[in-house]
Amino acid sequence: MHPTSNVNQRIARIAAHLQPPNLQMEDDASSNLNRVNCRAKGGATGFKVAILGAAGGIGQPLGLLMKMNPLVSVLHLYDVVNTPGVTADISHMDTGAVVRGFLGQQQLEDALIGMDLVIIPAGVPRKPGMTRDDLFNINAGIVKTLCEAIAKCCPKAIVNLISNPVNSTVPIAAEVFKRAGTYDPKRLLGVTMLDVVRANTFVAEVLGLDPRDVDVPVVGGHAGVTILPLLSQVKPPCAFTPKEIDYLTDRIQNGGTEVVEAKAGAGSATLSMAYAAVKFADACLRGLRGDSGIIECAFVDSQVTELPFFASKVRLGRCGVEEVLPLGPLNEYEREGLEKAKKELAASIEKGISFVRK
Ligand SMILES: NC(=O)c1ccc[n+]([C@@H]2O[C@H](COP(=O)([O-])OP(=O)(O)OC[C@H]3O[C@@H](n4cnc5c(N)ncnc54)[C@H](O)[C@@H]3O)[C@@H](O)[C@H]2O)c1
Ligand SMILES: O=C(O)C[C@H](O)C(=O)O
Repeated sequence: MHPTSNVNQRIARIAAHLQPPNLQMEDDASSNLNRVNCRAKGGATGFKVAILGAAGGIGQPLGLLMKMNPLVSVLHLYDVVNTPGVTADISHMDTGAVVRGFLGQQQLEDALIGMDLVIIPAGVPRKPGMTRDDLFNINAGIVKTLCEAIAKCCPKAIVNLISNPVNSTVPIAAEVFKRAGTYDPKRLLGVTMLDVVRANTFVAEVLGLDPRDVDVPVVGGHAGVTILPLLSQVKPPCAFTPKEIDYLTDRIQNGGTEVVEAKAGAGSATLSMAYAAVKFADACLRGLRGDSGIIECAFVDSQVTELPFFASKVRLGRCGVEEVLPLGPLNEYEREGLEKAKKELAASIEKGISFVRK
């Protein structure tokens, strides 16, 4: 073969690798793109996961960590800005999942078709001085629109909802799905895992243990007093002084605010949240795969209290939430905390429901 044609072949091979990885391209005639598309379609067996809000502070590290998850075969990254760059970047990681980017409302449905799990960190974060409820006016509409598309394109997908205020956005999602006739309470989970992650960390510090060996149930909801750590049920079993209980309860309930203040206007927790979201998504995927004994805390449709939604331990399985576990025995301090939590939760849940019903 002539040396020049060898060089041309090498250049063509290199060019193929330099094609942008946003695979929402129509031109299948190009053999280079065909090669990329074929590989994408024939990716390793596993679950198809979409992240909505994938270019954000949580979305980017969440995308990176989901690309590393061996249970994921296809990863769709959707946002209203910047997905081409984030997709190009993450797609270069030499892990199994095939990554595709989707930009803007007109590509939302394509991002969702065929998904097994949809993770939603879309929406604005807090600045110092704000409550999570102050985000309602912007985030309620975003969550509603995204859930309408989920109901249409992947009604059987498990939904992990991160956008705040979770105590209201989960009821909003449920109402949207009810309206569409697709509501399955087992498949809608508000992500409260960061509260558990923080509780494990802070309790481990006090006890002088490795946080990986600590398990703290956190129930109720995801804002201020609705975040209720059950310190009487910590594993391994241990006793705290009243001072330690006050300190730990306050720190766990205000962990989000601690980060918002430290970031001083540059947003809220993103890295620890991405870690928590991936831990939770991985538990959901292991449940979908059929693994047994997967128990995590989440804010779900619930009959554990008189409220329609409540965070507690749930058992995850092939259909999502297979069982909502009871709270177990509470001490006096926790019973008082529960009453305060329920009062605030009731109002936040009602606010979410009326937003869709109005
Ligand atoms: N559940 C929790 O424990 C928890 C923890 C941390 C943050 N949060 C919440 O998560 C949300 C995101 O936080 P962040 O720090 O990543 O914010 P961010 O502003 O960095 O990112 C949000 C992303 O959402 C995108 N977005 C906005 N509207 C959208 C739409 N209609 N469709 C798709 N994407 C859209 C933005 O373009 C942006 O890329 C906030 O509401 C925050 O309060 C929840
Ligand atoms: O505190 C926030 O606003 C973000 C999140 O809910 C958190 O708990 O870190």
